[in-house]
Amino acid sequence: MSAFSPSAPVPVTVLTGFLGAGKTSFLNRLLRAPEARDTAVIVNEFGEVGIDHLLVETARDGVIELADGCICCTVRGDLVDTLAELVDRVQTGRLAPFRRIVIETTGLADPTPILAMLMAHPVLLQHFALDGVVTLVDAVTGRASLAERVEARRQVACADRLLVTKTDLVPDWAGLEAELRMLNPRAPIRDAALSSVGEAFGCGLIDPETRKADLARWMGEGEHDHHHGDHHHDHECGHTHGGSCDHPSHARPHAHGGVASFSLTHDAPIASSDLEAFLDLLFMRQGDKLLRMKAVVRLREDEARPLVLHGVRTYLHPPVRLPAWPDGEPPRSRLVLIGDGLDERLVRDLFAAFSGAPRIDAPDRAALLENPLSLGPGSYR
Ligand SMILES: Nc1nc2c(ncn2[C@@H]2O[C@H](COP(=O)(O)OP(=O)(O)OP(=O)(O)O)[C@@H](O)[C@H]2O)c(=O)[nH]1
Repeated sequence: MSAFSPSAPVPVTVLTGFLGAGKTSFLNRLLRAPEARDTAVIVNEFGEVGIDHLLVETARDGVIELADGCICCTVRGDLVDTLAELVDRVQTGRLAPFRRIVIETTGLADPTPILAMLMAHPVLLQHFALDGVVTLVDAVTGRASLAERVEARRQVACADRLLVTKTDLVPDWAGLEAELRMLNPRAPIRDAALSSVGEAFGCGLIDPETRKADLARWMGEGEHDHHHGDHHHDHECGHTHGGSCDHPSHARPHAHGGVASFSLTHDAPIASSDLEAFLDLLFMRQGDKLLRMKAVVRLREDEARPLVLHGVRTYLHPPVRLPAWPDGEPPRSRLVLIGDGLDERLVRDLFAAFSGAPRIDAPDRAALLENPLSLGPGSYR
């Protein structure tokens, strides 16, 4: 890595925002612009089985996926390696030289340890310069996330630019704007739909000296010392996560704080009416715990064109059809659910009942349609 010496450090933007805020959509839109041509992208996903690679429109050169895990804790080491790899790819001619880097974090990431690393790592400092933190906030579910999740508040607090997404769904977002202003009086707040590459990436959003002082304050702040779950481990940055943080010594299920993810898969096609009934019951029974759902579904009515579902809390975005199954991907339904305190067994049984493979001792589809509460604590344990 030390042999790579561009004349000026390459600006690095950290793109963050709570689960489902619209980070990938925003990035995809901006990357289509001609002025984004020389942008390298590093993405990090939280979820047991990554399905984002199925959902991104086209694989691009210069997009590097970090291993599943929390970018703000154990995957930080991977981030250093990945930045080094980018340099190596340029040096060996496998990647065209790039003018800026965007790091898309998971929706649960606390950006401050990433910033601290980018501003203090002796080798990285030779090649890269932190350009700023761009935080997306969802106009539909953002206020609920801010009220409930410390991760969402921290993402807003350390932003250099706040971009509000989904304003087409919520044209009056004055209430959200006021809340954002309270959490972060300094960052400009804009409508994400109106933002261009030049306003978001590589445009010198921060003053490094002010940022150093801010960072020291954020890293020491009480909200950062959150404790969740049954076990805790301390990170260099002084914060604590519970559960298993995808650290090699912490086996799955993957958890970040009290948040955990799991996935469901099913090979046979699923009738759309069954999918609908499953989702209705999922939202009814577990909606208060659900933070995010992503799914690619093999529908009985049109098996060749996978149905893509995005749920953010209990808001289900309009489903989208892909023209075909991506190359090399078996036509198999895959759902990833992320939630805080989700009853995994109940969700699995619900899904099994509606995908035609109920457990022998669990209520089937007909029983559930007759009595949606027939599945749950006490009914099958
Ligand atoms: N109507 C509308 N939908 C949006 C907008 N931005 C994103 N979405 C939808 O919101 C859902 C989630 O968007 P993503 O881009 O996957 O969100 P994300 O932040 O990358 O999600 P995670 O990586 O899971 O945290 C998708 O269904 C998008 O189509 C927007 O501005 N308007």
